[in-house]
Amino acid sequence: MRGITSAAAVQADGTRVTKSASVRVEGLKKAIGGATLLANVDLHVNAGEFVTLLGASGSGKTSTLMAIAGFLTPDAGRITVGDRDVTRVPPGRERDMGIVFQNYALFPHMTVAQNVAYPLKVRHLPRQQIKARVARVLELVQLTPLADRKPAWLSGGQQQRVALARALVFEPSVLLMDEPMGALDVRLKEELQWEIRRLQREIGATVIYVTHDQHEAMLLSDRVALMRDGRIEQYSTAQELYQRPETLFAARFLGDSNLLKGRLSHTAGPALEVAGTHLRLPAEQADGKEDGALCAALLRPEVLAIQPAGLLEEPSPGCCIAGMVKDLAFVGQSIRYEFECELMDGTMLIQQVARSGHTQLSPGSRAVVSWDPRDIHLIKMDGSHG
Ligand SMILES: Nc1ncnc2c1ncn2[C@@H]1O[C@H](COP(=O)(O)OP(=O)(O)OP(=O)(O)O)[C@@H](O)[C@H]1O
Repeated sequence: MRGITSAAAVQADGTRVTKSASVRVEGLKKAIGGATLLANVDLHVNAGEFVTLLGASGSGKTSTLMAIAGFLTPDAGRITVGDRDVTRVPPGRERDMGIVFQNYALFPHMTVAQNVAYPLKVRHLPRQQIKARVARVLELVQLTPLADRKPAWLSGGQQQRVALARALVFEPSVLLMDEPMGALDVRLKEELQWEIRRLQREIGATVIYVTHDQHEAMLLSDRVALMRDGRIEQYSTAQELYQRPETLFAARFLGDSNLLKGRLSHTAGPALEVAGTHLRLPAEQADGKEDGALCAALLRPEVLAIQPAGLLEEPSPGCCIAGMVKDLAFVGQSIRYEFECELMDGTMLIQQVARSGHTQLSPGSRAVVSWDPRDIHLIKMDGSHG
């Protein structure tokens, strides 16, 4: 369903649950008083795609979502859904978007079924059609047995599923979700994450989802838009964002990052000169970058191997560093080491290894950290990258 303007997810019985549409955001800007909410946001979401806006608090995720929903009028820019320009369309029916917020906003005096039926009632659908659609959507979110309960008698996760059903029932072309799991405990959150993932794949809805939780973003999304200061820093699959971040900010935002900064040298094969040590680079990483360019080599913890000093059979020049274990911690199934490099002004490398079959090192042990140069990702730094 990807790459097309709109698509319909059809049930086995021939009825449609939702019709997905693409969303295009171009040059979105918004300032209130002296504060810049949106500096310049560009985003294209394909029909049926699950896109997450990920970022720290205040980076502009909610503002972007509210502008798409129509609750925030942009100072500049354009929002298109399918081939409709909706920039100035008021929020609500004409906008044709389902919205799920962190606080479920259910009507406390209505039952689950009545809550879900509400958007259809205000659209004056015939009673029989309302009944059928509510039944189908409740089945989809696995709430049929609780149809007659009031929200006060539901768990947080169940309430959020009601909110989800209510947003889906009128078959919106786009589903917007703002931190819908924010108020749930970890176990419920995990459960609902898998459910939202299953549901979205099943019905083929276009989803734009806001979270500051990187694990949630990675689990759910086809693509992630990493936001920073009212702009999108990088827009790619979660895997690309993790393995090939374009900036130091992106590298640091997702997961643990070991960043070794130095200057590029092509003199004796491509290498990064870091405090007098030449780290070997794969040719394709160095290609197109000039000699002396300031770069950072990103090594994720899981690509590093750590061994007691002297054990490494053939220390490979340019892809290992000697030093000392500063600290270690047990983190469930793995051990996390902090390693102080000998040659690099105290640069600390973090390494995480599976516990089983690993010789345990202790703080103060001399050790060697090594890697395969192909696992290096090189980031070119300029003035704006700290
Ligand atoms: N009504 C407003 N008036 C002035 N500034 C605002 C207003 N709403 C938001 N801001 C500011 O705009 C910036 C972006 O806010 P926004 O809520 O979009 O960020 P966010 O990434 O969703 O953050 P959070 O994760 O905390 O919800 C923040 O610096 C915020 O303080």
